[in-house]
Amino acid sequence: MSERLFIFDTTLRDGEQVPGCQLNTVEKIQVAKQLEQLGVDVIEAGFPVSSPGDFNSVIEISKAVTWPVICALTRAVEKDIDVAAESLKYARHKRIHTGIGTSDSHIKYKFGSTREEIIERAVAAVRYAKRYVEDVEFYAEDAGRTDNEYLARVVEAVIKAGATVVNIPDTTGYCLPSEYGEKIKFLMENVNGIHNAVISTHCHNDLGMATANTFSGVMSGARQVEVTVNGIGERAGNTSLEEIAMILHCHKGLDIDTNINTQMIFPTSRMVASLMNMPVQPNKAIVGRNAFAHSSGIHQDGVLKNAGTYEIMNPKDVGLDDSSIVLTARSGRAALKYRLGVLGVKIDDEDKVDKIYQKFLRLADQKKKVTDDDILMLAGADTAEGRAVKLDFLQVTTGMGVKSVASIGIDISGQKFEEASTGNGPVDAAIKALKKIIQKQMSLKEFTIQAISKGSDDVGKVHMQVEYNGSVYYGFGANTDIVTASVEAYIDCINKFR
Ligand SMILES: CC(=O)SCCNC(=O)CCNC(=O)[C@H](O)C(C)(C)COP(=O)(O)OP(=O)(O)OC[C@H]1O[C@@H](n2cnc3c(N)ncnc32)[C@H](O)[C@@H]1OP(=O)(O)O
Ligand SMILES: CC(C)C(=O)C(=O)O
Ligand SMILES: [Mg+2]
Repeated sequence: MSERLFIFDTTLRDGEQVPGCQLNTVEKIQVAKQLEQLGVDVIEAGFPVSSPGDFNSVIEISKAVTWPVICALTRAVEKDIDVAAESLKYARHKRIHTGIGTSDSHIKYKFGSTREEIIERAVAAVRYAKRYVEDVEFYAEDAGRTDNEYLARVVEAVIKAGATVVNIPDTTGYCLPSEYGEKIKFLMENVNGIHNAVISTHCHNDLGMATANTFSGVMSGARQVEVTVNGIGERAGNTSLEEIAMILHCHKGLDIDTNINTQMIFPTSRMVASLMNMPVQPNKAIVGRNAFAHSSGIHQDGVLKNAGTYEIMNPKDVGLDDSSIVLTARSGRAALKYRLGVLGVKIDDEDKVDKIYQKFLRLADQKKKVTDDDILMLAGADTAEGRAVKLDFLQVTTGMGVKSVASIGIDISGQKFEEASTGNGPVDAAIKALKKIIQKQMSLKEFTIQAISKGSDDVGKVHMQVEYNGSVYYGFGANTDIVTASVEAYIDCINKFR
């Protein structure tokens, strides 16, 4: 049977310590409910003594969620513990998380104290918290830089005092993965009664090693990990929840399970990013915009042949619809053909594909990212030759205080037709003139005009949807003259009628 790893989420506590990430109570409840659906085991809801707002949030979160343990953080100070206990009164499952700094630096500079006195304060805090709740977690702040022999004494003492979980934080993100793993191993092997408590990791990312350190701790026997959504947290952040969850999901051979519903990862990430005004970096593992985007030709060709060539996880497993193929100057024909296919343009003739590809490369060298509209325009320009209906000429008179009038010339399979019409604007006049030539029961369903680079000399891009004979046809036109672009889009639809 696989082993269970408990996920302790501290997005609402360590994550919320980030400047600019503060949430109001309503927003915290929204995140807490989402975390419950995601399947976290523990929600660290706040530091209740710190402000009336945080106290109130812990109360409201306790009322709002059912399954996860609600945890409140304190210093090794009686008043903090009293307030934390009060804030947890509505929680179905409650935990007080108390602790004190144990590194020589903290003992000397923060507390002006001694190692022996710190052990006494640690034990007293755990005992005091036990008066209120059964489930007491102890943190040895800056354990990452605490001497292992001394740390083992602290851990043994707090477990004896009743701690159910002991947290070994690498508060400053200093440890190497091997060092942190050895620290946990040392405790597992040298603390009497270690199996009476769960050992927890809490790693910071100051040197970019938070996830590696957490994983190393788990390999050495830690069975709770303290993590945040998107890895947010004090300074460079905490270990990200999604990274640990997906490491264990991908490496099934480790035989360690979590309760995380991985398909909720992406929506949760986006919710937290938006509520906390903290955008996710594009290359962030699992949840970054580019985490499932393939942009170079060799990768794209491989992924299109078999996703497993470059994807170690299924994007659906983290709640994304699919991976994406992004067209850039480094893309090849396979990706271009694929994208055109997705957009409904099927081209089997390889010479034609090659022609579009050469144009695509010229455009891609000028633009960082080639959009769907761009490639539709390139494909449209290329296939215009073979169309039955073509625009020969268009003349429009329009302005303020005059009626718009349009004259149009259409070539239908070599035969020329001309018509004119008035309208309530130049596009209306031109399309009415066109309809006099193409006498079919067709109606415009969707019409959008867009500028590409927003200058007044820009190319206008027109998308249209025209209904004919029970079907809707998609058409596209691009021209510096938006009336011409509109007529071209309409004709594009007509050429697709079946
Ligand atoms: C590593 C972490 O992330 S720990 C959590 C960090 N989060 C926070 O600090 C947010 C909440 N904090 C606060 O709202 C405030 O700092 C409070 C309410 C806790 C304390 O406020 P103040 O009483 O004004 O104290 P202040 O913040 O200036 O200093 C902290 C005091 O707590 C002491 N302290 C710090 N950690 C601990 C601890 N774990 N146990 C006991 N005392 C502690 C410090 O030594 C200092 O005491 P001193 O004033 O006697 O020197
Ligand atoms: C309060 C503790 C757990 C902490 O956040 C840290 O040490 O980083
Ligand atoms: Mg922390």
